[in-house]
Amino acid sequence: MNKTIRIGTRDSELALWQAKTVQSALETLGHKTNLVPVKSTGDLNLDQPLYEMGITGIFTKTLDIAMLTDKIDIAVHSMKDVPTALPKGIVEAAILKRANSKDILVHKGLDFLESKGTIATGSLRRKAQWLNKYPQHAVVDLRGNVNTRMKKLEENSWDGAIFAAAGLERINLTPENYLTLDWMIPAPAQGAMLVVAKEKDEFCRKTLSALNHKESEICVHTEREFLKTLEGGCTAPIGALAEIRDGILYFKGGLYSLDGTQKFEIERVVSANQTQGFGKKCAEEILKNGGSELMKKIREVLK
Ligand SMILES: NCc1[nH]cc(CCC(=O)O)c1CC(=O)O
Repeated sequence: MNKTIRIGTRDSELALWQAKTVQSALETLGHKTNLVPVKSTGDLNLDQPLYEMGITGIFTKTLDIAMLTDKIDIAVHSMKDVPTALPKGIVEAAILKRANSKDILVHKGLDFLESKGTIATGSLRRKAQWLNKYPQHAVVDLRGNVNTRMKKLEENSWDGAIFAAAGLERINLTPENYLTLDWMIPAPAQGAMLVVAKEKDEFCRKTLSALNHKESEICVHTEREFLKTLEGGCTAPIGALAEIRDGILYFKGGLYSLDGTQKFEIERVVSANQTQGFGKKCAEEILKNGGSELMKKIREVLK
């Protein structure tokens, strides 16, 4: 008899949707499951910008603890929220087929774009890229889960706010008035879901491997390797996107100063079966061409 797999999830609407998706995939394969919602600090502490809290894995910490104390067997995460180094004893068990990886601007009319305006985001990466493209605009901080952020946008006089397309699509919250920001480089692993398990739990690891999507895995691992090589453990404005078409991996990566005045971007291609070390190589190119001085400055400000 197979054991019941306890699936840990955060309790936001998006997190629950993602966990239920994994749950029904496992049940389709004939497994018994149980959903265990766990409150996480990332949604609770809203008095401070996320990056100021200085904790890695604010969204994942509580689920990591629940797993390591054997309250749950597996946990489902938005992969972009997961630090590049997993806690000891926890491993990647499956990366699901990636959804929309793009950022979108939800707006109230686009006339402001070429004049003055104010947009809202809590992400350093989105803020820096926005100010680089629209230096005449103001960017205000906006935090909370996607439902909270959408509500705050409605209540305030801001011209727009930036969201991950995948987050809104999953919970049917995409409004009519949005613009896909094709020029903006998304967060590494944006739109991808990661299931983690205990390293020693061979049953769950083997079971979950059936849900792994190889091409998505190659792409997000390349993006996260790029991130890991650049960041050295801090939340800098870094974007990365890898896409595979016809056996070729197309990579775009970017590092930005916090105020958006400086940017280092790279675009490269590689054969999709030779991606080993490719993300690292792209990051090293940026570091060599001035990126390491910028990272040093960013670390001094954010520490
Ligand atoms: N940082 C919060 C977060 N984490 C994952 C998503 C959306 C889903 C995804 O990108 O996989 C979001 C919302 C957003 O960035 O607008």
